[in-house]
Amino acid sequence: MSELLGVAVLGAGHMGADHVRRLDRGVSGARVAAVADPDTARAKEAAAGIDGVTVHAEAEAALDAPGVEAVLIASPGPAHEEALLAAFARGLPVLCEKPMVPDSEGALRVVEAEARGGRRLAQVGFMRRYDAEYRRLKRVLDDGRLGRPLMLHCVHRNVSSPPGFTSAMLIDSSVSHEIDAARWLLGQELTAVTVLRPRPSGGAPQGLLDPQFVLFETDGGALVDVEIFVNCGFGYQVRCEAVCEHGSARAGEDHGLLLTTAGTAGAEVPQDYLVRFADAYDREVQAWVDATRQGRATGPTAWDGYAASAVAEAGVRALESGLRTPVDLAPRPALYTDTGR
Ligand SMILES: NC(=O)C1=CN([C@@H]2O[C@H](COP(=O)(O)OP(=O)(O)OC[C@H]3O[C@@H](n4cnc5c(N)ncnc54)[C@H](O)[C@@H]3O)[C@@H](O)[C@H]2O)C=CC1
Ligand SMILES: O=C1[C@@H](O)[C@H](O)[C@@H](O)[C@H](O)[C@H]1O
Repeated sequence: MSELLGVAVLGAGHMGADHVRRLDRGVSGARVAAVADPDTARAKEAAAGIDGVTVHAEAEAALDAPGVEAVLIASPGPAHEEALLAAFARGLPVLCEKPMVPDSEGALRVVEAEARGGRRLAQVGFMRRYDAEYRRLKRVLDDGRLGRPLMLHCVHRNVSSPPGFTSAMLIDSSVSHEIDAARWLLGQELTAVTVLRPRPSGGAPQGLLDPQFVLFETDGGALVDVEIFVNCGFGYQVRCEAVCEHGSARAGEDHGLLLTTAGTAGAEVPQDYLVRFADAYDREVQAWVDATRQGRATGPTAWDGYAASAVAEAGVRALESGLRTPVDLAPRPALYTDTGR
């Protein structure tokens, strides 16, 4: 391995360009060796000013470029399976943005391919696990001082959804974060989903079922509810309150700077995830770089990526049918028995 881990970044859109900047200037121990995007103008713009980087239209050409030792996948979800399998075939470690693979069959093929190789190569980009407040919440739940968790109440609001965002994506793109966070915080599997929806907001694009109210049951007898509202118009808000037998703990309470002016006082509300979770993305990518340079893997596994997709898929079926829908999980390969959850 070189002194600086040479990374190929696939996809140079919102997340990809941000990760290129982070690898180049935000974390230590890595350099951007290649950037790929079918929109080569975007790839060139993201790579501008970086020494020794090559730019490609095809993802596989970037994987084979000089100096590439690891891959960060930030292309749209449907492109992830092909990229992950191509990286595994070359023995390259991967950090893959969520959802790992949106459909559970494809996600399972990725799990099986990694398990066949006998060692972990993939980390999935569920960055909430690296957010300071979520980590404190996890520690409080794990040390047992609050007793057994009974319920998680979660709120996930975006100012607006990008073009082409569908009603299913509220669950398989947005709520996928709460699915992973709930599995991780509780150390339990989600076993059934019910989705209710109020009359859509007037602020939502025509035909989009926004907001939605998603209720999960777990194999440990807990309940997890999620308000997902992706066109709320007023701020990026992500909260999670755990209610336990002896107390509650809440993460994400907008306790930033308090501004007082013209007779009113108020807190600033971030407008998007790149601001709210900036520190979490930094810690996530640093953890991946450090582990990869030490020849190991860390963080959310391909199994966690698969489980999130299987739960989300049940959620999308529940949205369509209006019915409580059980989650069907495949047997977990031995490679993932120690999940670190
Ligand atoms: N962790 C988080 O909080 C967030 C994660 N994401 C995830 O990041 C990924 C990318 O999302 P955005 O950057 O918002 O999308 P985007 O649409 O801004 O950018 C995607 C880019 O990938 C390129 N692309 C398309 N097919 C490709 C391929 N086969 N190989 C390489 N590049 C390809 C597109 O031309 C585009 O430039 C998605 O998986 C999304 O779910 C997105 C937002 C936040
Ligand atoms: O991952 C993300 C987006 O893809 C998704 O569309 C948003 O709803 C989330 O807040 C963001 O973190």
